[in-house]
Amino acid sequence: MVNSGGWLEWEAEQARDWISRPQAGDDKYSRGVLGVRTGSKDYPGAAVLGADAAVRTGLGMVRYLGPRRAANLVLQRRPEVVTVPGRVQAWLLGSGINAATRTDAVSTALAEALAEGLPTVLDAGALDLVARAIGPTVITPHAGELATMLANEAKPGSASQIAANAGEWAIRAARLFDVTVLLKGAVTHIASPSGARLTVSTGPAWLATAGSGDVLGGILGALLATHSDQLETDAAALAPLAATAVLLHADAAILASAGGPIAALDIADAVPLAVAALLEHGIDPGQRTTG
Ligand SMILES: NC(=O)C1=CN([C@@H]2O[C@H](COP(=O)(O)OP(=O)(O)OC[C@H]3O[C@@H](n4cnc5c(N)ncnc54)[C@H](OP(=O)(O)O)[C@@H]3O)[C@@H](O)[C@H]2O)[C@@H](O)CC1
Ligand SMILES: Nc1ncnc2c1ncn2[C@@H]1O[C@H](COP(=O)(O)OP(=O)(O)O)[C@@H](O)[C@H]1O
Repeated sequence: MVNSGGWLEWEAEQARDWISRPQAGDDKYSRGVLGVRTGSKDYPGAAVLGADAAVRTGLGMVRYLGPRRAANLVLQRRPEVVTVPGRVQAWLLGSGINAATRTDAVSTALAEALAEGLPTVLDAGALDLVARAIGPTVITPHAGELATMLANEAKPGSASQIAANAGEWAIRAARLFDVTVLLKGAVTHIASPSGARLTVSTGPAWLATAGSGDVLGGILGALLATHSDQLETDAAALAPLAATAVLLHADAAILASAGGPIAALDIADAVPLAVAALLEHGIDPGQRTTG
C-alpha cells in the first residue's frame, strides 16, 4: 500500500521473497556467516541480544568478536556462536558500544571490518564511522542517534524534529551519507540513496523497551549474511531486506506479546515462529491489534 509522500508500507506478501530458505545442498558456510562486533564493558547485554536474534533468524553461523565478558555471556545464551576470528559474509557493528568512550582498539577493529566492503549493519556506537563504510550498508539509528550524526552537518536537526518528520529526515540522511537508512520509531522509515521509500507501521508499542533495537540489528544482520551474494551486485536489495527485518521484528513482538508486555529477548525467541508464519501466510492480521 502506497501512503502519502510515495512511501510504500511493506507487507508480508513482499517480505516473504526476502527470506532465504536453506536448500538441500547448503552447508553452514554457503548459508552465510555474520560477523558481530557489538557490546562493551558497559553494555554486554546488547551483544547477547543481537547474536541471539541473528541465530534465531536463520543463517549459517555467527562469529562474535567482542570483549571477553560479553563473549562469555553470548556463549552462555547461544553456545552455537563461534568466538574465533575468520571469514564472514556480512557484519553487524556498534550495538552496545559508546562512540565517545570506545577504546582505540575497538575503533580500529570496527574500521577494519568496514574496510572489507561487505554488507554491513551500522548501529549505535559505530554510526560515527559511516563515512568509512565502503560496502552495501544499512544504518539503524533512532531519532536521537540520527540527530547526533547530523550535528556537524549543514542542516542539523533535533531528535524531536527528526521524530516529527521521520520520512523527510530518513531521505535526507540517505542522500547525505550515501547509505540505506533504517530510521527506528513507532513507524520505521527505510530510505535509500537510489530512492527506495518503505515504511513498517505494524510494530506494537510494547517494542519500546530496552534492547529491542539490538534485537532488530541481529535480525537484519542475519538477512544480510544470507543475501551476501545478491548484495555484491545489487545494493538496491538493502532496502527490501531492511524492511523485511523490521516486519519480522514487529511480527515476532506481536507473537511474543499476545497483548501483554515483552522483554527484548522474548522478541528474539519468537523470531523463528515469525519467519515460519511469514513463509506460510503472514501473521494473522487479527493479531496486529495488540499494540
Ligand atoms: N542491555 C543492553 O545492553 C542495552 C544496550 N543498549 C545500548 O545502549 C547504548 C545507548 O543507546 P540508547 O539509545 O539507550 O542511548 P542514547 O542514544 O545515548 O540516548 C540517550 C538519550 O536518552 C535520554 N534518557 C536517558 N534516560 C532517560 C530517562 N530516564 N528519561 C528520559 N530520557 C532519558 C538521554 O537524555 P538526558 O538524560 O541526557 O537528558 C539521552 O538523550 C547503545 O549502544 C545501545 O545499543 C540499549 O539498547 C539498551 C539495552
Ligand atoms: N512506540 C513504538 N511503537 C512501535 N515500535 C516502537 C515504538 N518505540 C520504539 N519502537 C521500536 O523499538 C525499537 C527500539 O530500538 P532502540 O531505540 O534502538 O532501543 P534500544 O537501544 O533500547 O535497543 C525500534 O525497533 C523501534 O522502531
